Amino acid sequence: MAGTILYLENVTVDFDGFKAIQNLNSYIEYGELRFLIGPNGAGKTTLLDVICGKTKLTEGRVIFDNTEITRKSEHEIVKMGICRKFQTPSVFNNLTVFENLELAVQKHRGILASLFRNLTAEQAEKINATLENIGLADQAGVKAGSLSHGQKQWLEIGMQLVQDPELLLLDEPVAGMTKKETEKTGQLLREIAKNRSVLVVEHDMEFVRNFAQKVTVMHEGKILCEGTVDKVQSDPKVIEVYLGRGRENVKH
Ligand SMILES: Nc1ncnc2c1ncn2[C@@H]1O[C@H](COP(=O)(O)OP(=O)(O)OP(=O)(O)O)[C@@H](O)[C@H]1O
Repeated sequence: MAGTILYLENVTVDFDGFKAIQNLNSYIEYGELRFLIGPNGAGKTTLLDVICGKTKLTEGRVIFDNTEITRKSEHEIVKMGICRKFQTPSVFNNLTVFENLELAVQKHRGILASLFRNLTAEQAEKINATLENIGLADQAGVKAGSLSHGQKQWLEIGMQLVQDPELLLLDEPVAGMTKKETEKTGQLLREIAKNRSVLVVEHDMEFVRNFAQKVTVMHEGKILCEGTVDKVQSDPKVIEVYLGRGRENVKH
């Protein structure tokens, strides 16, 4: 499907007089893998909070899949197809990889109700396809607690994928990962973005360089620059506030 899936228009968030985001405009396409970067405090997390309905706008509007979601609740927004994976893994360590996905696919049920209810053929198929995608098919019966940090992150991405999001929001997915895990995560995100849109907040510039199609750079609540990796890397303002003087914020 071609076209714009997410419209962020004139987005402004005011926390008691402090503008964490100011008149921000940005558009994400169907099937796009977008990276959002910027120094600490730039407003990246606040922007994800706005998209998933956790933080309400002071001004502006958000349109997702042709519907305005500015005033919708978090719950309604999830149901419409926006899922978010936070930085810290929140898988159930005492359940197996399969059981974690089983819970996620039946997201509106409680743990016990989910585990004692048979999956539909479609749900089972979705879980098995996801296990292949996230590279954990051989670990399906393993307790999530015994997975490596990287595998836990992939499981958690899988827990979002079985909910069939149109737009997946990820907060620093490769933080703490080995080089090999980081590479595998990049390939996974590329694969996911073949059918969905993905917005990734990231500080790891090598990862951004290797996998970004388009990058949005934020600074002090505004967009500093937006475009290809080459464009943002050579932008003097970006070099000044992020890649240059703000080096302490960037993992190389
Ligand atoms: N609930 C809140 N109330 C008041 N100020 C807030 C609130 N949430 C965030 N802020 C402020 O808004 C600014 C943007 O914060 P935000 O967490 O969005 O930045 P960020 O780009 O995600 O930074 P980091 O890379 O450190 O996570 C910061 O100055 C922060 O202190």
